[in-house]
Amino acid sequence: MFLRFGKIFSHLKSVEKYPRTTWYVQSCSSSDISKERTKLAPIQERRMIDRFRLVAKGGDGGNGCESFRRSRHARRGVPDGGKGGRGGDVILESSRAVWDFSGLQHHVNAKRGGNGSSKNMIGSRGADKIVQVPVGTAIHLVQGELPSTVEINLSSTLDPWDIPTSMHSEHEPIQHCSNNDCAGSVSEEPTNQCIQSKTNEQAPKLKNTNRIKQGQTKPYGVTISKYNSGLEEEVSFVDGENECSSIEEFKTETLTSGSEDELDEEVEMQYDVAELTEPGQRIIIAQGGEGGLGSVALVGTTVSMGKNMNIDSETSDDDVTSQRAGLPGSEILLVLELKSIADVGLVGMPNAGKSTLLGAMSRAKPRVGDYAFTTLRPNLGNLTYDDFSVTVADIPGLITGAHENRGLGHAFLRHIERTKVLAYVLDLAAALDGKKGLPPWKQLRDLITELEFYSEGLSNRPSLVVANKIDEAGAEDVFKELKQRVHGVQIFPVCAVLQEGVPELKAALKKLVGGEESHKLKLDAIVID
Ligand SMILES: Nc1nc2c(ncn2[C@@H]2O[C@H](COP(=O)(O)OP(=O)(O)OP(=O)(O)O)[C@@H](O)[C@H]2O)c(=O)[nH]1
Repeated sequence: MFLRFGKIFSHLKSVEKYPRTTWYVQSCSSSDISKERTKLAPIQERRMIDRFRLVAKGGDGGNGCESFRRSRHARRGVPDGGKGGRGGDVILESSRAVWDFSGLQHHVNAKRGGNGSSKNMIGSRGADKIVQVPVGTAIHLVQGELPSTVEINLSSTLDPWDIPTSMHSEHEPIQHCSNNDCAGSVSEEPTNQCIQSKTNEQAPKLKNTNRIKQGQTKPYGVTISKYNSGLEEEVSFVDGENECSSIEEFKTETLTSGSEDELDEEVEMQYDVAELTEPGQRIIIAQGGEGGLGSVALVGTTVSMGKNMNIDSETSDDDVTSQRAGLPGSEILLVLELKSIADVGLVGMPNAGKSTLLGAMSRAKPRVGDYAFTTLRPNLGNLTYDDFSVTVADIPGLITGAHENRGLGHAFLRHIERTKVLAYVLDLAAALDGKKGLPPWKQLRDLITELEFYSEGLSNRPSLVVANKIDEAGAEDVFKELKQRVHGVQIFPVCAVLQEGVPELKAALKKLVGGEESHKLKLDAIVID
């Protein structure tokens, strides 16, 4: 009884002793949480990483086991050493759960296979490493074997209506993961497509892109073997002035050399070797090495100490040791690039009202501000019709010289590549009341020029013009002049803030996306003084 009282008393004392501390801790932790909450910027404010350099290495194969079971009847021993396990693969999987590459690591290695053991036990298979990437990821190959591309569709050559739905061609059936091949951490979902890698020889020939010509050496970059010829020679690594002696040196130089912007120092690479355009698609980018042979498989070869019964004098100990060692996993250096997939791309100068318009047309809640470059990443919204749904992407504002990396640069122009329809959002009031902006027809000319500078033919897709801010004083007259100066496409007067003209615009977008209409905007259809 006395003891119990003593315990309670001492407990009370301890509570009394630290009452303030306890309260302090509580209040401190809650304020910390609120501080942290405020510190966490909304997703739109965070810098989007839509280009990423990745070095992937498949797991090495496990070593085979040298083991002999001796018995009264087999004094020299019967081989019973198992084979080493296969190394794990590095797999890219497209997922809607990730928006950009900010969660990725530059180096990804799959696990090594387990060593074989006696009693003919095969080593365990190394676990695969699955890297989740956003839907719309394009893969460019810098060094290594081509990842498992089966169909190569360069975005620049894509028909705008023909957004690739799968990466496999009719000629090449997809090899789905079998239990043996894709064990480890890979979940066996029936919808997931797992496509095996191909060797250089099997790879289809690549076309040149208009940005980098094949075989062209850039001042900063790496020249790798010509893929078209399938030859592996002529490899040199150039990093600025210095020539790097190995790919490792090049990789460490490039990976440690600061920001993602430096990726713009274009390296010689194979563009768009594969694209992940649907959620759940998988591609093996680095394969695990095969396990080494165990003594069971090595019967007939010389083994050390003359333990084997059949001695073949031609096979040396070194050969056997090398056969027993697991093979290294393949290694690859890639550049991943994100290209949003949307039916409609809203293109316009900063502050034209693209985000406001997206919010007016859909349930999206993009950030709106009366300053340029409020939008730092493409926002997606969904327009729902009775029988139809259209995805709209609000692309960050473009300015003159964007293709030369001015403003937010050309980083976002690539997001336009995969849109079917372009909606040019113009600010009718940009040059009114002494504002320093451009009149809408000049905005239009500059926008088309930027798109074409970035990639020829980028503006050559069904388009319409949104003449925004019609509510502003004097905007009606500007709109009339715009209609006289721009021909060949529909022009919609809209007040995005008040949602005026939005239903008509939505109906027109539906027709363009559905293919009922296909007006295209040409540079020579714009009259400028
Ligand atoms: N008067 C008027 N103002 C508008 C209209 N639409 C947008 N604005 C204003 O224009 C400013 C810019 O709007 P945003 O939607 O952020 O423009 P944005 O094109 O997305 O801008 P960036 O993010 O820089 O590309 C905001 O202050 C909006 O309130 C409109 O129809 N009428």
